Amino acid sequence: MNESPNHPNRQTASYLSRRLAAAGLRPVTRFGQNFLIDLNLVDLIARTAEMTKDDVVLEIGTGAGSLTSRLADAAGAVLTVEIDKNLHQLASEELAYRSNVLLLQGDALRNKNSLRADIMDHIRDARSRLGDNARFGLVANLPYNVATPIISNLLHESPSPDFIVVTIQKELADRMVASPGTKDYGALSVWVQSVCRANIVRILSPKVFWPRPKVDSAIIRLDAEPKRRAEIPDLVYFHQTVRALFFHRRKFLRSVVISAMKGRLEKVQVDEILASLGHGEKSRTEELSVSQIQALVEALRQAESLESRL
Ligand SMILES: C[S@@+](CC[C@H](N)C(=O)[O-])C[C@H]1O[C@@H](n2cnc3c(N)ncnc32)[C@H](O)[C@@H]1O
Repeated sequence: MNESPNHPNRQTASYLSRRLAAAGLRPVTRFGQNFLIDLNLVDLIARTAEMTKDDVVLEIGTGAGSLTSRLADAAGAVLTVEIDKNLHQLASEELAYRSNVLLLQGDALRNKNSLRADIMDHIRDARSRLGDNARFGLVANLPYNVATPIISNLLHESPSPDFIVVTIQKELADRMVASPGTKDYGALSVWVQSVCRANIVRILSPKVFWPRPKVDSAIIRLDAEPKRRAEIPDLVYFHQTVRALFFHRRKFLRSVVISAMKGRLEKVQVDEILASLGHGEKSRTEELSVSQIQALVEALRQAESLESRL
C-alpha cells in the first residue's frame, strides 16, 4: 500500500513519539499538545463533520497533520493553524503534496475576544472560490486551554460556521449542552444554544491521546441555527449581557440585572422589565430558559437604546 509518511494509520503513540524525537521535539504542555492516537476516532471526527468537496474547513491546531489529511480528503479547502513553529514545519513537510491545504503558523487568537484577523479573510476567499454552495466548518482536536475563546469568538464571525465538530474537554462540552437549572448551565450554554444546536457525539477517555490528559474529553457537534440567530438583533450586546447575567450565580436575578445595568438603567426600569416578563423577586438567572434569557436581554437592550435617545 502506498502510504504517505503521515498516513493516519501510522499515528500511534510510539510512531508519533519517534517522529517527534527524530525532529528533536517533545509534546509541549503549554500548547495543549495531546495528540489523538486512536485512528478510529480521527475517522469518527471526519465522518461526523459530513464534509463535501464544496466545504471550507478550518482546523485550529494542525499538530503533526493527521486529522488535516483526513479533512483534505473530504473537504474542498482546508485552512489549518498551528502555534508551534516546529510542528508547523513538520506538518508542512507532511502535507506539502496537498494542494487544497493552506497552513498558517501562529496563534489563532489575536486576543481573548477575537480571532487572528487573516483567518476569516482566508475562509472568505476559499468560499468564494468554491462557489455558492460552499459551507464553512470548524473541525479540530482543539487545544483545551483556548477551546472556549475559539468557539465563542468564531460564532460571532462572518461567515459564522455552518457546523463545528471538535474534541474538547468533557466538562466544557457538558456546559455547552446544559439545560436550565443544572450546575453546568451558564453563559456559554446560553450563547452556544442561542445560535446552534449542540450534541455530544462521544465521550473520550484520556487513553486515546498521547500524552494522556488528566481529564475526559468529548467530541461535540454544533449545527448553526440561522433562524435563532436572526432573532438576536445585536449579537455582541447579547453575548456581553448574558455573561454579565451569569457573573454572580448565587444572587437573585433582580440584583444581578441591577448591577449589570448600573449607570445604564434605573432600578425602577429593571423592576418594570422583570415584572413585564413575569420574573418574581426569587427568580434566578440559571432557572431561565434560553428563550427567556433572549427575551430579557432584548427588553434591556430596547430600554437602554430608548434611554440613550432621550
Ligand atoms: C490537542 S492538539 C491536536 C493536534 C492534532 N490536530 C491531533 O489531532 O492530534 C492541539 C494543537 O493545537 C496547537 N495550538 C495550541 N494553542 C494554539 C493556538 N492558540 N493557535 C493555534 N494552534 C494552537 C498545539 O500546538 C497542538 O498542536
